[in-house]
Amino acid sequence: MIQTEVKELEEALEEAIMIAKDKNEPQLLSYTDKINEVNPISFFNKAKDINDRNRFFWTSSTDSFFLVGAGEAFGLQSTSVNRFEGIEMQWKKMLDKSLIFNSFQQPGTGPIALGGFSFDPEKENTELWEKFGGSQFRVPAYLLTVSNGNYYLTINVVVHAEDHAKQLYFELVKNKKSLIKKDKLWPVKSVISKKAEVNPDQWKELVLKAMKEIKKGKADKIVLAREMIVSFEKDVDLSSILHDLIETQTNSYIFAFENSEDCFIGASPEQLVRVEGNQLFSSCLAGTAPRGFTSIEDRTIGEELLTDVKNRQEHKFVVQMIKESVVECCEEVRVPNHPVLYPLKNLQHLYTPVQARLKNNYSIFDIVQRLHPTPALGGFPQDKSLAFIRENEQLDRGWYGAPIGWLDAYQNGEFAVAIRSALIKGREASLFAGCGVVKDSDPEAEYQETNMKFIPMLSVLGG
Ligand SMILES: C=C(O[C@@H]1C=C(C(=O)O)C=C[C@H]1O)C(=O)O
Ligand SMILES: [Mg+2]
Repeated sequence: MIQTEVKELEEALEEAIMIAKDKNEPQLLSYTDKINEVNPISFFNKAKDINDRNRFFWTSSTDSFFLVGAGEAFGLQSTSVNRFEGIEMQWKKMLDKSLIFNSFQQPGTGPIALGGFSFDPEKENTELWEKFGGSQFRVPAYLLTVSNGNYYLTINVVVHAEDHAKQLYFELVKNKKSLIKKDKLWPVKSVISKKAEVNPDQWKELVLKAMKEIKKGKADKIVLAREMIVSFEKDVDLSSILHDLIETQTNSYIFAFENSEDCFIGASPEQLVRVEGNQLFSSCLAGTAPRGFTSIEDRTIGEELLTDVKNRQEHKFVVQMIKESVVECCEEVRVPNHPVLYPLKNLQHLYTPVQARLKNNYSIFDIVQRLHPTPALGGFPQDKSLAFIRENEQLDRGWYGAPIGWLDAYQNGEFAVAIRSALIKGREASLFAGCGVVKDSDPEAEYQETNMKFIPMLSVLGG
């Protein structure tokens, strides 16, 4: 139940304890307050002192919206056949039973679920991704929301019948103070001691094999990814990596999902879906070229990309599939007829935005379920390309290429496609990059394209 009245935290805790006693079961309380300005990276950095290592970071740098989560008040994981439905059911059940004090009701405040999915739950899991399941969301114990220049702190806590309101209050306030206290940040550069591409020649042969499948008419597009493993001289400082990603990777979602010693982190330009009330946004991003060194060269490369037959093919399949999927749950679907350029620091893409009005009774998960994986990360048709990837790709994609994001209690949320990313495990990291193979592909050119896609992560990791 959501309440908009203004109550002091201590009173809210007392009320939650009463309910816990009445119902004889633990009660989730969510309490949101406005706070003074705080640096999101500083908050993220401080969070390592107060909780187990399970932080979350999210920013869509285009509208300086930040979410930073610390700790876990409630965890959601689905083992059902339909993991999207499974998570959504758990989320709704949790919300129904929660006591929520949020007089602001701004998107991204109050109880929110932060998390993501693996690319393909049917592909065998390896040790690499052992800490990340097929679906995992968490309601953070402490959440910083930065939106339209306003700062909010939400505390989510499971209260038990035998808890003492004052004692709990002191503990929560102590943690809150420590989290929002200004932290001196000294960006620490990581130093790479070793760098290895995993079987690049074998990967080029796989591109050739995919092209043969396509020429035989078995599929139109198959996206193939590969891995690079880097080792570091000392442990990587995640706050510094986030800081550098924000500084260097404009037009991108900067995200991190930490599971004890492992952290999945990246700077993805690809929006899967955003829902704000009943407004829906999605994006088709596929087709790639480098940036030019001079503005003239840059413009020439961009113009070539816009008319390049092979890249337009890659792009077309994505637009077609996203449009068809969105139409099922939306009205007033608007999709331009031609892509435009989407410039990034190291490369540029073909981009077509999608806008629509979500029909009643559909949620963000209905869209995620229909879209994932789009032909930008799977291929076209979906079943054929996925089967090829599952059988032939030598890599455990884990959460790479899959939806990562958040949703709140008010029908808002956003998911990015987790590309340009790395899984950092202590002094080692796996980087991932893929590309869309179509009938006119060239294995060497696709290899070079994936090299470009490693650069955003590699450069902030010290490579
Ligand atoms: C698969 C990746 O990117 C995707 C593939 C692209 C392409 O092949 O042109 C472009 C953008 C993304 O849709 C990746 O970055 O790993
Ligand atoms: Mg491509």
